[in-house]
Amino acid sequence: MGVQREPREEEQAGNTGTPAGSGPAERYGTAPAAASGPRPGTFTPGGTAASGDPGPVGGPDAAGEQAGLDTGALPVVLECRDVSIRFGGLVALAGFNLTLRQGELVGLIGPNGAGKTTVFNLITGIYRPTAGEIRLFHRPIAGLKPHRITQLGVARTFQNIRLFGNMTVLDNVRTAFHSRTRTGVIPAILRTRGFHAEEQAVTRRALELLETLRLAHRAEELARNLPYGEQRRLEIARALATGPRILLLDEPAAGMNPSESRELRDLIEEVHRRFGLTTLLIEHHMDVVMSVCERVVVLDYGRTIAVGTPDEVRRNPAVIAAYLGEEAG
Ligand SMILES: Nc1ncnc2c1ncn2[C@@H]1O[C@H](COP(=O)(O)OP(=O)(O)OP(=O)(O)O)[C@@H](O)[C@H]1O
Repeated sequence: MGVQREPREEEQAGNTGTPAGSGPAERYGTAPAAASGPRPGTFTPGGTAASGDPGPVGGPDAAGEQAGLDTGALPVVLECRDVSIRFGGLVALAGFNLTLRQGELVGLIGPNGAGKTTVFNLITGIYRPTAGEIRLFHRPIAGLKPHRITQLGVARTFQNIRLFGNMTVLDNVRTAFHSRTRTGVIPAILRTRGFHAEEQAVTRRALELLETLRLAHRAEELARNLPYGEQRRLEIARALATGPRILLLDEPAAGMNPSESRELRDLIEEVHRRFGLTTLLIEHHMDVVMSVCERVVVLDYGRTIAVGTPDEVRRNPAVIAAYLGEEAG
């Protein structure tokens, strides 16, 4: 069961009522540094290093350049410039560059421990970079608390599902909406007319979101009683309730069977389009990433080893080697 305990303030990605699991420091505090040697993954290469066609995507240098250089015309919404973070002796992310333009749906992949969730924790202000800069809508986020970053329009889901298990599905979404409603404590206590009108609007919009996420029929059930796949969809509903412009999805298909992950893939595309989002997707299910993302960034041991279209990345020897634990070429 992925339902977690009540939230802790320091790791709420904003005042979203985001239920917290064990905090990043707690989760990773005793985690070993990325293991050396072969690491199994679920990546299925579309070619092999021996095919002699590495595609247009180069090694780390070329990848870093491509990640940073984006000549598209749409406005830039997120930039990571030479971002690094270390934990003691472990460099979890090194010189990470990423430019996301409005409306892009970009995949972030890599073997276990590559640094993917660390990127999300940096963008949402849970971690501070050791070096480099992150800009949201051209504004540096250095020093901003996670709830401010949520208010700027960034929402995320978590690898380990974070829901209020003892609350109904509807209330889980309603609490997330409250991060952007304006009624203060006094009207809530006095139950003013304004408070009631706002509550009704929140309920209506929460139900609409549940409809979109195909969860309306579950509205009155306790979140903890939902099957795993539906809990993941509920997390996305909660993220959308904060009114994001940028959505960070951390392994939304984890634990899903093939038909559930196909359904989720369609849902991600629909939500991305319908809400006019810019989406960054971490996912180990390669069929999901490769079919919905226009561009894929590949990390390994904290370094960007490739950036390109799904086809380019699939054929890239460095990527194949990272997943198979082999030497490139
Ligand atoms: N707070 C922390 N303290 C110590 N080490 C950390 C911390 N956060 C992340 N790490 C380490 O940084 C590395 C990258 O971790 P991260 O969770 O970003 O990997 P990931 O690519 O998301 O992996 P997975 O696919 O397994 O979720 C790992 O070695 C991890 O143990």
